[in-house]
Formats: sequence, structure tokens, C-alpha cells
Amino acid sequence: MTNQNVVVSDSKSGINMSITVAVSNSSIFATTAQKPPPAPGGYISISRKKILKDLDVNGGWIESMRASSPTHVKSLPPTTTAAEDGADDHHNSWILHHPSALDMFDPIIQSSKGKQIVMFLDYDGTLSPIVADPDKAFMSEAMRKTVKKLARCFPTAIVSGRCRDKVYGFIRLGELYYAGSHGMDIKGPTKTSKLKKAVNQGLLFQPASEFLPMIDDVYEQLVEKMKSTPGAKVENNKFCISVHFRCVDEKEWNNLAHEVKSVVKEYPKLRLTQGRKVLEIRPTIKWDKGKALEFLLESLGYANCSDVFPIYIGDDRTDEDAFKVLREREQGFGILVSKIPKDTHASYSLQEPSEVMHFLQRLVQWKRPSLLRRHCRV
Ligand SMILES: O=P(O)(O)OC[C@H]1O[C@H](O[C@H]2O[C@H](CO)[C@@H](O)[C@H](O)[C@H]2O)[C@H](O)[C@@H](O)[C@@H]1O
Repeated sequence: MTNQNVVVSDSKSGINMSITVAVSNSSIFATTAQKPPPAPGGYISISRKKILKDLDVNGGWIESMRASSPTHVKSLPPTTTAAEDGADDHHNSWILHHPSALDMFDPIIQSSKGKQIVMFLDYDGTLSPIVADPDKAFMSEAMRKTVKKLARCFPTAIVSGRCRDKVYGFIRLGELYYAGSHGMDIKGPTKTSKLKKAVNQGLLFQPASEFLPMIDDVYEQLVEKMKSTPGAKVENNKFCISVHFRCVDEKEWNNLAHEVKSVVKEYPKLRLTQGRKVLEIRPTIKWDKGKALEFLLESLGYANCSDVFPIYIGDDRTDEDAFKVLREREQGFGILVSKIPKDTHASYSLQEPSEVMHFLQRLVQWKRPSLLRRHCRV
């Protein structure tokens, strides 16, 4: 294992930067380092189709449930085995393709030059740390202040799987856009931001309203079914439902999934997806966080603009729909919040909410002087 300097290219700006990584086989990195972060490829990859298929194959899906949200990253002892060396290589290779957004801050700013940055932020695992009780996923006061300052500098939207009212209850900032229920419940700002008049103050978009009675029905059934599974928690997210298994004994995961599936199969208009130690039930309509991002850009007047630079930060599989939209539009980029390599459409990475806060603070610090200069000229 040796340390090696490698060059990382930023896909948007084409700017290169040199970083040091520990490598055991330099040949892999010598070739990949010259290329920009590519489209996603073979890391920890569990496709949606596979989740649904696995639910039919006895026990096979358990692996995907286990991998859905590793909470602890093993720190390596001083002497590592060959397998651990392999894991190291894997991580280093992944970081080359998804460099830290903090390390790449300057190139990122360069590539946004002359364009309007629009911020999209996931909530759980991005602004707040993952905790056992979903009702206690509070964000820190420092994070709240940072997001408040961010919204003074750039149009900012929260895009969450949670019920919109609940995520608003955690954040309590009226100057933001909120897209709850995985984007199926979008509302414009309720409060005028300090710098400029908020647009879309009356905006409300709910493409899945016809599903409300069905969702309530399924919610009642799932609450009843889950009573016999200690630790299981059913959350009503208005246009979708979450069945949490983070606090359920792993031996019970198989039964839990079968119970959930037995309810959902009676509703062909609903589908089952998986998040971080959570099964999610939602309408089959073609609407997701990616569509919500496009809808919000359009509402902000950036539908066919080339001078917009959206940045989407998220940690979950559902955020991939938004990362993919940005890849396809070749506008802005996605940042995946993860400590471990994951198959992703995001271009950059941050390890945890504290790094997200640091990144947002740097954006504010960068924007503030230029705002002041502009105000002085007027
Ligand atoms: O889109 P998000 O804002 O990331 O919401 C996705 C789900 O987040 C919540 O669950 C996750 O966070 C919980 C609190 O840290 C954790 O206990 C759970 O295991 C995670 O899956 C939320 O409770 C779900 O309703 C959201 O769908």
C-alpha cells in the first residue's frame, strides 16, 4: 500500500485537481484518474427491480435490506488483510469518480460562473443525521441557520420522502420551497426572503391527490399488521407510507417484508420501494424527486434556460432520480451524502450532514461578498 498523487477531473468544468490516495495497485488508478467522474457503474448496487424480485425469492432480499443503510463504518486496524486492502482500493477508486464536493469547491464555483445556482436539499441523512426514531430526526440549530442564510443567497428547495408538514415542522423556514412525499406535494415559499420578493408564494402542486383515500386505507392495514412486529413503525407521509424496520430484529425482516407485500399486492396502483432501513409504499404515477426538481426549475422560470446551475444534495436511493435528471440535462450536479461507495448518478460526495453544512456555509461565504459588491454598485 503506497500513497500516490492522482489527478481528478471535474466533469463540468474540465478543471483538474491533484489529491493523494492510498493505493495497492496503481494500474487501476493510472487509467481512471485521467477521466472525468463517469456515469455510474458497479459499486454497491441494488436496483428497484431487484428489490421487488427479491421479495419473491425467499430470503434473498434480506441482503438488500441489510445494505440499505449501514450505520457504522468499520475503521481499519493497523494491520489489514487482503480483503480489507481490496475494500480500501474499492473506496479509493470510488472517491476518484465521486470526489469530495469540499475538495472540489473551487472548480465547482468556476463551473457555475454566470449561472443562477438553485439549491435542492434532501432532509433525512442530509440535513439531519439518521437516528433510530424518525420522529426525533431533528436538525441542529447551526444547520438551520446555515439553510436560512443559504436561502437568502439562492432559491432553495427541500425535497423529502416525508410528509410536507412534518419536514416543515423540523426546518421551520417559510422562505423555502418544500416538496414532500417524494415530490408529490410541492408548495412555494410562505414568507418573503430578506433579499428579494419570493416568487411562487401561492404555489401548490399535488399530482397524487386521488390516491389519498387508498393511502389512508393501506396505512390503517399496515398499522394493524405491524402491531405483532416489535420495533416496526408505520409512518403516514400523506401521499406515501413508510414502514421502518431499523429497530426490528433482523430475524423478523423477512416476515415483515412479506406482511407488507401481502397488503400492497391488493393495490396494483401502489408500488413498493426501499430506502434506508425502510420500505416505502407509493402511487405508481410517474412522479419522483427528479420530476419534482424539473417542476420546481420550471416554476422558478428556468425550464429552458442554459444559465441555471442546480445543485442537489441527498443520501438516499430516491435521490438518485434527481441526480439522474441533472446528469441527463447536463446542468449542475448531484452530491451523494455517504461514507461508503454506492452506485450513484451523483458527481460528487460528502460524508455526512456536518460536511453538508460546511459545504453550504462555503457557498454562502462565496456568494455574500459578490452580493454586497452588486448592492454597492446599485
Ligand atoms: O427523503 P428524505 O428526507 O431523506 O426522507 C426519507 C425517509 O426519511 C426518514 O427515514 C429515515 O430517517 C429516519 C430518521 O433518521 C430513520 O430512522 C429511518 O431509518 C430512515 O429511513 C423518514 O422517517 C421516512 O418517512 C422518509 O421516507
